[in-house]
Amino acid sequence: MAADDWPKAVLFDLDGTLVDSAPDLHAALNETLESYGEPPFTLEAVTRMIGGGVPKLIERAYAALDKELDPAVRDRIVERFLKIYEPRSTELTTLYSRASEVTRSLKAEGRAIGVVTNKPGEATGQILRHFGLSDLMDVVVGGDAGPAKKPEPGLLFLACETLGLEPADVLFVGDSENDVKAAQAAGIKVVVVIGGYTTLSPEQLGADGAVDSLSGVQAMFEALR
Ligand SMILES: O=C(O)COP(=O)(O)O
Ligand SMILES: [Mg+2]
Repeated sequence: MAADDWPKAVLFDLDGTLVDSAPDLHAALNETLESYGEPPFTLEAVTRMIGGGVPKLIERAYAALDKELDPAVRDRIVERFLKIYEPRSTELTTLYSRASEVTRSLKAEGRAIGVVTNKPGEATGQILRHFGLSDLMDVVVGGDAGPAKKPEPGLLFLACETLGLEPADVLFVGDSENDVKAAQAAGIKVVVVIGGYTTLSPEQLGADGAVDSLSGVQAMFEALR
């Protein structure tokens, strides 16, 4: 592979990386909690609960309320949350600056692009369609695709398989510890966009690189090759 062919594909995390979905997740979580007679959380608090997928979001919310959930109850709450969230997953959600330009520019360079998120596939598809990114994607893997969610590497492996690429051909761009751990377990280089939904610093995250915004991703390629 010619040096500037790398990476052959750039995969992106969704929440906290391509889109700021926290306001819709916050609204849907509070509506869900209210229906069970529980108090609401601030946007700030919910933002820190995002990134592990919906079951984790529900678990973290109840843990913050000092309540233990058995898995069957959690699953019922997850179902109710999704009924509330899915029809309104694009009401308050915004695309991060340059997300459209950067993904289009990577495609124009002949690279494959994709999304690998812990968010369920249905809402992921709605959000990507809403922002006109759906047709651009060579692969979209949601948290309910089958393999265990990030920080496990399975969703990333599935994306690589779908693209017919080796992990070493790919770069992952994410915002959180789960993204870094999943990529490292998959043997995929990973860059974090600072300012996503983690409280950890880039050093604590231990990624191969960190950028202030998505527009810095392409400038990292040479250093990472
Ligand atoms: O927590 C979620 O639902 C999704 O988070 P991710 O897009 O950052 O993987
Ligand atoms: Mg994320």
